[in-house]
Amino acid sequence: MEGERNMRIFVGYASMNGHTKFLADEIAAGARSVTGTEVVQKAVKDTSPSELEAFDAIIWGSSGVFGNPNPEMVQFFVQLGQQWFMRKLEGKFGGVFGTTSTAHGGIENLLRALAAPMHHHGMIVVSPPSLPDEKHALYACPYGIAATIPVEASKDAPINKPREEELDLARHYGQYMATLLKSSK
Ligand SMILES: Cc1cc2nc3c(=O)[nH]c(=O)nc-3n(C[C@H](O)[C@H](O)[C@H](O)COP(=O)(O)O)c2cc1C
Repeated sequence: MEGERNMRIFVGYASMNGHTKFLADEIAAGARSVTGTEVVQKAVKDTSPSELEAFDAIIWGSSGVFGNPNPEMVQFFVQLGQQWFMRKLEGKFGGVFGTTSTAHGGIENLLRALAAPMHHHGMIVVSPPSLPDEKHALYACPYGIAATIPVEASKDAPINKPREEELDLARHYGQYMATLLKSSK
């Protein structure tokens, strides 16, 4: 419709060696596939807090460091005091993603910790859709988009990627977020 503005989605990540960035790429691709959606994908270390204010949805993610978001992501969170105080992120849609190297190494704790600041900002945290099909059920997580990626065998080995099922779920989540956002406006 004439005069309608695009929905804007921010996908931010903190990634030590690029594992988590694979999920960011897929979520961004899924969101971009929905007409009328503008997506900005950036490392949070290159993002200024006030940039977030221009988006309708914010999806952020990081690797797990001893069960918690990695320090680069935490460093970003502590810069958001002004946005919290001025209620700049209130009512925006939010979502999270994360990676660890082991299936039971704290991924759910990581995702919940990534979502906690969103609740403080008064955001609307969008859960991944429930009831995935049989192929994807083993890799789906109710708290966000997750991938467990084994550590590379050596320093020179090519970087390990998330499984196809994990990438599918990430792409689908991006698409889901964009569709939901569009239908809510
Ligand atoms: C200091 C440190 C702590 C980590 N802690 C955990 C952990 O608690 N559980 C786990 O499964 N993996 C842990 N990992 C592995 C990373 O979470 C995993 O390799 C992740 O995919 C890295 O993603 P990135 O390259 O995007 O940073 C740790 C890695 C480092 C360097």
